[in-house]
Amino acid sequence: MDLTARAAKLDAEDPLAHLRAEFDLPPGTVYLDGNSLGAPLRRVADQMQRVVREQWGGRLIRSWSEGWWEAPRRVGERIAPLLGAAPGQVVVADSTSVNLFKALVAAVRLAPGRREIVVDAATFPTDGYIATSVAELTGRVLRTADADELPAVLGDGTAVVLLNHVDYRTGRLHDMAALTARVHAAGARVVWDLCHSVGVLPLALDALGVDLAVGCTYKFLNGGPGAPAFLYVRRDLQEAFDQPLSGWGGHREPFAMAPDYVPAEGIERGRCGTPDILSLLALESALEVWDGVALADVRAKGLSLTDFFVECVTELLPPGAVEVLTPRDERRGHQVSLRHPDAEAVMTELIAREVIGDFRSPDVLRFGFAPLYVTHADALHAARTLTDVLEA
Ligand SMILES: Cc1ncc(COP(=O)(O)O)c(C=O)c1O
Ligand SMILES: Nc1c(O)cccc1C(=O)C[C@H](N)C(=O)O
Repeated sequence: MDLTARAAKLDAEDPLAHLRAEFDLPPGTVYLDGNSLGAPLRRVADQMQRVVREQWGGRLIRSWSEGWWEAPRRVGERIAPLLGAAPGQVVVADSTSVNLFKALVAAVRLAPGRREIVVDAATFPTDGYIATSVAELTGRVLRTADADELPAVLGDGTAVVLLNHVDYRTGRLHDMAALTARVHAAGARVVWDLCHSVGVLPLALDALGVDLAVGCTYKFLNGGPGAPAFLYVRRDLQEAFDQPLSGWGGHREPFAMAPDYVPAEGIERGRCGTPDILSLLALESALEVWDGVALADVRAKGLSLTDFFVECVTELLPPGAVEVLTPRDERRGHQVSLRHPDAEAVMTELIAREVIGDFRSPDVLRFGFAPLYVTHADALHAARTLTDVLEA
């Protein structure tokens, strides 16, 4: 069967195919950057009209007591099933960077005698920057280590280990079960950055005993540009979770306006200031698309799309034209990273031809495959366009 027929067959068999119509994508564009900014759900534009007109406009400040103030927790409960988390452990607030700061400081405070913060060497930069700052502020030492070398690095001086579940550059997926167990065996806490894995594969934070986790909602969760991030704090750690940004939003009785800070009892203590309501409610609306969607189907389709894209690239391009950086086995997220010496110019030309991926310095072409709206036909079209660009 040729590639066109294979794409058609795979798309015809896709149990998630009906979901593409829920998204507002420009016709003729192949969008392979949902791992950086997810596409808009059609329902979000309508919901935002209602929120602005009826809630903000119609109810004015009364809306704060009609569902706005509780939204960080309520939206967190919608994300929890995607994380394998029971209720009461996820709050949506601030950015991933800010939540990393809260989680790392809190983790250090949980282990007063331990001197080291460990970060995986390939981390997304913001994680490394924040960890550096946390180490300086708390008088700890920062160590970087390859995730494969963790056992040699961990010890009774390790306070916390910050790991990216999926490597943003290569798409490599780390073994959360094994690494969490290793960190715990050293008596340390783990913070997982789930930016590139939430909405990609079934997660099991509770079952694996993960301590803390953070993640973006504007990628595979399609919350919209700058949508607030989530913070997971395992229930039994919440009472001791002493996060440093003691804003009134995390206070036990924010509207008592008391002079002293007393943290809220549960996950709400992860909050800080006034929630970003418009973004939060856009995210809440976007999350409705997950109702009835099985993450196992999402995972299977993501693997199928990425496999098929690599197959197309391998068949259409001359041997050696690009190097596939993403692992070929299942230890990967839903992106394909290709190395090419002129990656930046190549991506510029692909985007000019309406195939939108992204470029990561110095030489990586990155293609994200969001299973809710990308098709195998898109993957084939992208591979053909890449072939044309490289031939030109
Ligand atoms: C792994 C990872 N962590 C963190 C971030 C960024 O977080 P923030 O929302 O604070 O910009 C990103 C993407 O920008 C990311 O890919
Ligand atoms: N958050 C982003 C932004 O505000 C602008 C451009 C890109 C982003 C991204 O999300 C980058 C992304 N985290 C990455 O994996 O490279």
